[in-house]
Amino acid sequence: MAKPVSIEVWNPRGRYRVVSTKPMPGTRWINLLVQQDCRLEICTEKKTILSVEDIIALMGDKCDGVIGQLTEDWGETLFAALSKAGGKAFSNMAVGYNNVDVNAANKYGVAVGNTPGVLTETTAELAASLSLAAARRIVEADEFMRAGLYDGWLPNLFVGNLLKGQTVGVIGAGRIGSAYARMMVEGFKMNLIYYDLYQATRLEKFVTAYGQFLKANGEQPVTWKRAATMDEVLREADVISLHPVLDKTTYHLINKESLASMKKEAVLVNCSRGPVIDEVALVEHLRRNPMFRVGLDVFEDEPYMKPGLADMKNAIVVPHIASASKWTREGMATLAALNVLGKIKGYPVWGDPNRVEPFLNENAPPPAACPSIVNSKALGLPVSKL
Ligand SMILES: NC(=O)c1ccc[n+]([C@@H]2O[C@H](COP(=O)([O-])OP(=O)(O)OC[C@H]3O[C@@H](n4cnc5c(N)ncnc54)[C@H](O)[C@@H]3O)[C@@H](O)[C@H]2O)c1
Ligand SMILES: O=C(O)[C@H](O)CO
Repeated sequence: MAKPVSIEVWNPRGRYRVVSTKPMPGTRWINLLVQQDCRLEICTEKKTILSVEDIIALMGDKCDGVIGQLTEDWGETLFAALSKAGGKAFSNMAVGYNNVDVNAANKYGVAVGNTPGVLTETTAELAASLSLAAARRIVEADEFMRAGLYDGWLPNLFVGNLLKGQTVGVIGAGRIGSAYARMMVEGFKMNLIYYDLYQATRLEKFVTAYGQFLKANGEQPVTWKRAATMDEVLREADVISLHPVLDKTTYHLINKESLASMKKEAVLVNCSRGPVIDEVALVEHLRRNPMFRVGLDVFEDEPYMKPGLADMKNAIVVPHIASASKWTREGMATLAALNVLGKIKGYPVWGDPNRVEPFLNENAPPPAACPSIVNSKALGLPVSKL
């Protein structure tokens, strides 16, 4: 489209012009912007992924801030255009911001927001769901039932993997990786092995305490290990879930060689970003190892899948829905809107972007701060004392 034709406008007389490239769940984010004198324009164009040209047309000559999506290419061109339109802030409605060139934003003095914390448990729950679905072959079995193929119980029908007492491996034990690890350890009494650049002290303490609790109750205690290399996790774990950020160090972290070092019957889950896995190598590995299973929420060339992936019975594929619970998506919209609003109003940056609950309380006004600005240090933004 040359110029978006379909736009919903809220508070036409508002002083600050804020653009959202997509309609987002809930109404709180809209109300918060409108109450603070923003004219909000929401692009309601039917096209799923907006191009750089589409967004430039949306921003127009005067735009104070933009709420955008992880599918958009926020690089030099868009930040130059936003800055020219007088804009001070952009926020992704996502925690991941690998679609954003933060250096370009710094160059134009534009604050870049993201939405951590509110999606941690929801995303970890989907990773846990995919782990279970893959281990117990739930999708294959469902398809079999619907195809009318079930003609009675059989000892060998859809035999999968037991999780209890097995080892769960986590690559990237940050917010989501740690939440996932706790679910698998506590829920299924799995032992933990993890790899991260940093020590996950709270996670280690949790597993230690849970192990002691189990022991005191006469059960086999769970254990944890921080692996010195990612390879150690790949070799030892029965279920491996990927939760790192996507950057140069994690691109194709899982490739032909790393897949070969995993157990033949392992389960691999990816709810981080598609390019963390070399998907062509994965398809080949799935083909050669029918008992190896994957659960994928994200894809290397999203929204596309590499040839052959859709035909693999040992792959479960869902369309990037890991954060898709109502509470989380409404919360993400709120945090993204407050990042943009806070910068427009000159508010300081919230001290701890992992502790965003005060912004999500629907019964109280949010703190006068930007919940999470990833380039706050580079821009020298003040930190809230609240
Ligand atoms: N599928 C989805 O819908 C969905 C939802 C939320 C987040 N995500 C993705 O998950 C990512 C993680 O989110 P988070 O909130 O847990 O972030 P986080 O920053 O808390 O955790 C990321 C962890 O990865 C680690 N890491 C970085 N480089 C690494 C490397 N080379 N090897 C091993 N570990 C490394 C970091 O040290 C950190 O602990 C996001 O960046 C986003 O891309 C996807
Ligand atoms: O990074 C993110 O937040 C996800 O991919 C969407 O929730």
